[in-house]
Amino acid sequence: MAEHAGRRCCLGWDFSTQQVKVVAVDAELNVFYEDSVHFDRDLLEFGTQGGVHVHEDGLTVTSPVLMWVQALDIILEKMKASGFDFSQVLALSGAGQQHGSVYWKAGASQVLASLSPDLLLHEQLQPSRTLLRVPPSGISPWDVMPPGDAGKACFSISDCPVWMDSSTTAQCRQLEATVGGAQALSCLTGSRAYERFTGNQIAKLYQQNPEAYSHTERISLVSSFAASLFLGSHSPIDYSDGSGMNLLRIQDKVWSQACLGACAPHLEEKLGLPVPSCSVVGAISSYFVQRYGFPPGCKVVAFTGDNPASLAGMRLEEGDIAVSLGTSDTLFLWLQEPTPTLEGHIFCNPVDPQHYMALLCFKNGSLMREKIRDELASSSWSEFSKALQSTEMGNCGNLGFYFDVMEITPEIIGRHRFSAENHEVSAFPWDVEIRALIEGQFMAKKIHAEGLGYRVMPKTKILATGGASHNRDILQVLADVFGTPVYVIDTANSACVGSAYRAFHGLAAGTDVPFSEVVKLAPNPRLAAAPTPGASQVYEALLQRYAILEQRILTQTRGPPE
Ligand SMILES: Nc1ncnc2c1ncn2[C@@H]1O[C@H](COP(=O)(O)OP(=O)(O)O)[C@@H](O)[C@H]1O
Ligand SMILES: O=C(CO)[C@@H](O)[C@H](O)COP(=O)(O)O
Repeated sequence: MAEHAGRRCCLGWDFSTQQVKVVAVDAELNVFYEDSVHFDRDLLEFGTQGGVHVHEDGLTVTSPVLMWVQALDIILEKMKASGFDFSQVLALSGAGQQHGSVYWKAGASQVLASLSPDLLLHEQLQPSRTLLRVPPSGISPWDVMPPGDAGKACFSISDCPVWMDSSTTAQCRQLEATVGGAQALSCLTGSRAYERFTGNQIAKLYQQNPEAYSHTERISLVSSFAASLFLGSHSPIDYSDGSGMNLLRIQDKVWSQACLGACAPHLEEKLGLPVPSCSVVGAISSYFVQRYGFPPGCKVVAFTGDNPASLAGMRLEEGDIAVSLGTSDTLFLWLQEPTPTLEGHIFCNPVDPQHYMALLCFKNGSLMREKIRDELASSSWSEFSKALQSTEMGNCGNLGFYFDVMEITPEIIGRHRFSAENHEVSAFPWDVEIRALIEGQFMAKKIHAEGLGYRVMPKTKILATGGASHNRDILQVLADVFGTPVYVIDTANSACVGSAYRAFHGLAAGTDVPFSEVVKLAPNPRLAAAPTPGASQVYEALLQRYAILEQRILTQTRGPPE
């Protein structure tokens, strides 16, 4: 019998950009099972790169909805094959990459409610498409779907817009104009209009493909879509992930009628009512009971965004700062009161309904680091690390900006390098380039966090997570630039762990137990890097120069500020 048999537990899922991951956490809050399915490697037939398809316009970015369903099938079958005892699962919750949206076609709810345990999920949700596993080269599997079979599908569109999409500028301007400008929208929904935010994506779909929109019975976020699979019915959107849509009034937590009206007709009925993030949204569907042996009473706690789930997983406290180094880099903080501005986002807090979280998102995160690693460090993280070890803090004054795709914070594209004398140069030696990339990424985070009002205090700690938090040399630069110790938790999958913690919280929430009480026995974060003596002096001057140069590039690319 496998060692993970017979332990009462909660499951935490994460449907992130590049993979689906799961952890099992026992009643003592120990993680005893972890698994993942990587889209590019394990689901080759979908032909994604970094989990997505970038379209010809360079702005539209989508992921196939069936890839996510198939990844869930694979991971559940792997768990079953390993002897995982599903009968011990008390509750589950999960996370999804934020902002992405799934369009359920009319009739989908009947299919979800009557799934046969003899078949895999993907075979039932889009039956016609599974006939072709490996398409002939150059042909998308969707292009060869027999037209008559389209009616059996559960989804109005097979390729879902995801957070990397930046094709909705027109819809953003339209939404801001409707509610009285960018700041007014931010005060209402926590953010000015952002291209990836779901309301703007829905508006684009409605304008460009009204037929698909009208055939849609329900619109889910990636998080509530994944919850729906487990529930066997449409799951509501939770307040925290719902804050990433430019549609939810973050103070009173209801949809803004003005924003809904600006995006598309009949939208409220397609979204359903949003719910508090710690809600139990139902019991697991009979499909999972019969096929995998989950207990019929296993509770499904509302799924949320991957960053909110990470906040829960790292047990972030007020004053701490979280830095997630996943596909995207994000930085987030716990907030008592919302302070919406024109940069960054305010989301409803996923573990305390009275509070909020602030978030900054940087699109050029791990994929940019991977590109420079492949160009200059023989595709090896250990070679990449050698460059960080062999160069000095402050990089002898050399500074760089590396944005191969249009950055979100701030809106800059391209690679820009500056010598110590502020002269733009076309190249750096390989090791200087690598340090310039990492120092630049973390200086941007500090400068923009300070723009949100964040200040490093003597007891501030940074909690790091995401794939790149495995790299101690990267974390050392983070500690040095911020002048703050960096801590990690045992797994870099904090969104999964946070989801399992939230499932335990959901089980206890009937008794109004605070989240902090439920997770008080969880292992404490470990120190991963402490600032090098003298780091603050080195970076003080460099941070000022970085901010001035960033402004210079912005002015060159979009003209002087109004
Ligand atoms: N040792 C390492 N050093 C730097 N980056 C790493 C290392 N190991 C993994 N990564 C990065 O982690 C990224 C994946 O992070 P992850 O948090 O799992 O992403 P997501 O949750 O968005 O799918 C990869 O794209 C890879 O670049
Ligand atoms: O757009 C955002 C946050 O606003 C991204 O952080 C997505 O939530 C994707 O997350 P990862 O897959 O990179 O963790």
